[in-house]
Order: sequence, then structure tokens, then C-alpha cells
Amino acid sequence: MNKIRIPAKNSIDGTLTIPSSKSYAQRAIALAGLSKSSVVIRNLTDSDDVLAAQGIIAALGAIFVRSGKDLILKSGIDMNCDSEISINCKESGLSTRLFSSFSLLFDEDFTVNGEGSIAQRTMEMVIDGLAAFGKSIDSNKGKIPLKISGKTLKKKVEIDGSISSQFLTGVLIVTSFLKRDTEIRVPKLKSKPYIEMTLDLMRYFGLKVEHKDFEIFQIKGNQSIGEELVYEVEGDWSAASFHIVAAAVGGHIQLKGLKADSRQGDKVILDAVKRAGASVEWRNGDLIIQKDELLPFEFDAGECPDLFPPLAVLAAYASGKSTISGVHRLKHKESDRGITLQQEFAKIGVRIDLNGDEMVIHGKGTPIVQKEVTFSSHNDHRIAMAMSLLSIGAEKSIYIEHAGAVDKSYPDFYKDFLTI
Ligand SMILES: O=C(O)C1=C[C@@H](OP(=O)(O)O)[C@@H](O)[C@H](O)C1
Ligand SMILES: C=C(OP(=O)(O)O)C(=O)O
Repeated sequence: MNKIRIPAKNSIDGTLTIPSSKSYAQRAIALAGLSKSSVVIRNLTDSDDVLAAQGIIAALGAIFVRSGKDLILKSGIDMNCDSEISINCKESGLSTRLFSSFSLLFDEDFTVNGEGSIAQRTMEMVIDGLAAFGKSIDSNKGKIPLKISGKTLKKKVEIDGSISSQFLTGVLIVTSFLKRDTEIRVPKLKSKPYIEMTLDLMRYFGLKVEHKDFEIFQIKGNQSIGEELVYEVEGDWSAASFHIVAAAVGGHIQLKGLKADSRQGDKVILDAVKRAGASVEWRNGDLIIQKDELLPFEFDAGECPDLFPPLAVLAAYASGKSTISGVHRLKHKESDRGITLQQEFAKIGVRIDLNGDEMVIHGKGTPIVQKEVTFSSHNDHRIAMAMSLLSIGAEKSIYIEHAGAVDKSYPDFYKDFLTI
């Protein structure tokens, strides 16, 4: 899908079921791939990133069938593979960085490739991290393709987690299957909630990791996933954040499928919309968001970088200055999201200043869009979804170019958004 028209919406009202978490799904697929017994993963949403993870374990020799939203694993990846290995991680940052760490399980040459924006995203933390384990890595100036060779030699390594937590997620999972214990030091870990999710799911799969303040991780080797398991993927708080903001600026919504006590860091979107004046209520397991007088707000999104695009929309609708901190986390996403948001909001006269680590949004209030306008997603799913919200209270239709970017995490986004 190249360009989509979104008609102006007067208000938001409806009920939606949120797709399942792509972060949990990719982790579950990786863990299932390492299992010795049958695993059933229920409630998968077939986003491009989830399909990428599924394709990777298939390339590594796992055998599974799909039945509706379920993945039924028959046998895990071939750990005794003695020929060259090559995986295509499509556009997924998580799959690229997580599955690169699978090279630690093999002595054979291991090539990691991908498609689209991932070719522009740094893999330095993967390259340096694998080198610390004793591997040799050829890269395209710090980016994919990565050609990984040699043996896994070291038991005590330091990993850079200051740009991304995603490689650490892979290393925590994979080192549990090495034939000895590993200690990993990560001095400046960012995106900690994502590591909590990894540890949470590893526990579910029966794997143990100890850590001291998310800085030193001790992983026992020779662990295995021997038990038959059924794992149901919970709703995606990052995807839900767009509808939560839509309601906070435009009316009322009831969302199904989200866990109130989820470990997903992006559930802090509820704190942000409350700060901006909306009311939040749980009723029989459903989340209900109701708009009230909209207020500018301050928020630290340093540990939940994916919330920046919806938070910028929330701020744009609140008259006055809102400040979101954590901008340094945005450079290495599908687009450089600080700059992208600044450029796209400038099209409707909403000024965004990037002051060091702070994004200051000069909110305009409604109506925010007064004439027909075409936004570009910059091929970034979260930008496409954020810009779509600007149809709320608009006086004219809006258009999104490269609209199909949403397939990366939420293929039914427009269908859902157009029904509320
Ligand atoms: O582990 C994960 O599932 C993710 C971690 C975060 O990335 P970083 O750790 O690179 O910040 C997040 O932005 C990404 O969308 C998903
Ligand atoms: C940054 C994202 O994902 P990834 O890094 O896995 O590509 C995202 O989903 O916003």
C-alpha cells in the first residue's frame, strides 16, 4: 500500500481488540526454536517482524505448522548443523540483533541479512559484542550484512546496551544453551523494560538468569527447555498506545486484550494520558479511556522510546508546551524519529524543538489540520500510525504516503482505526 486517505474524524468512539505483542512474539519464537519438546504459541499477529522471526527459525531447521493464530512447534532448530548458515531478518531490529546472537551456538559461518530500513541501522553493539565472545565479524561498515565466523571462546564479556537492548536479549537467551556458564556486564543498559520482558519469558520457558541491577548478568549454561509448553501472547501496549492517545484527544475507547500487570514498558502510556487530563479505567479486563480537558505535560520516554510518536500527537493537541525527554533513543529506529516528527508536524504548523535530549512540542489544540495535507511515514510504521491520528478533529482529509509501513507491527491498523 503506497498512499492512503484518512477522512477527517469528528470524534473517537468504539471497541477494539489489540493485536498481540510483537516483542513477546519474537522472543517466544526464538525460545520455541531452542526447545526440545513441543511448544504451542497462541495468538500470534502476523506482522512482518513476527513473520521474520518465524522465517528465521525455519531457516535454522525448526519444524512447525501454523494453524490460524497458533504456531505449533514440532522440533527445534538444528543445533548440529555443519554447513554454512544464513538468515534474513527482514526489517526487524529485534530479530536482527537477537538472532545474530544465535551464531554463538555454531562454529559454522553464520550470515545475517535483512531488508529495508534495517540496512541503515547500526549493528555496532552486535559486532563488538560477538567479537567480545571471540567471534570474527565482517560487516558493511557497522551495518548488515554480517558474516560471523569462528568459535565462541569467552565466558566473561562486556556488551554495549547504551543504544539498544536487543542484542542483550538474544545473548541472555542463547548463552543459557552454551556448554558453560557466562557472565555479561552491561554498564549503561537502556530500554530496561525490554530486558524485563526477556527475563519474564525466559522464566516462563523454565530458564534461569541472575542479575545485579541489570548491570551484571550470570547465566548458567547447559540449560534446556524440556517441558511441553503452551504460551499465549498478550496484547501489544505499543500498538495500543495509538488508540489510547486517539481517545485521549478525541473521545472514548474500550480496548480488549491488554494485560494490566504486563511487563511491557509501554504501558506507561497510561501515566502520560492521565497527566494530559484523560481518565483511565479498567472494567472487566477491558481498558477504557475517556477524553477530558487536554493539558500539556512532561514525560520521560527514555526507557520506552517507541512511545515518542504517539506522545508527540498527544502533545500537539494540548494547547501549550509539552516536554518529552529521551530523544537520544530515537536516532537508531526505523527512521530518525526526532527529526521525522519535527518535519511531519511542521507541515501543519506544529513546532517541535529538539533541545539536546528534550523534545518540546508547541501544542496547537484542535483543529490541528485545517487543509488537506500529505504526511510521509518515512517507511516507519510508528510514524504512519501517529500521523493517522491527526485526522481527529481535522477539517479536511489527510493522506499518508508509504502507508504500508504499518505491516511491520500492526497490519490491521487502518482497518481498526477507521472503525472507531
Ligand atoms: O526488545 C524489543 O522488543 C524492543 C526493544 C526496543 O529497542 P531498543 O532496545 O533498541 O531500544 C524497542 O524500541 C523495539 O521496538 C522493541
Ligand atoms: C524500533 C522498533 O522495532 P525494531 O527495533 O525491532 O525494528 C519499533 O517497533 O518501533
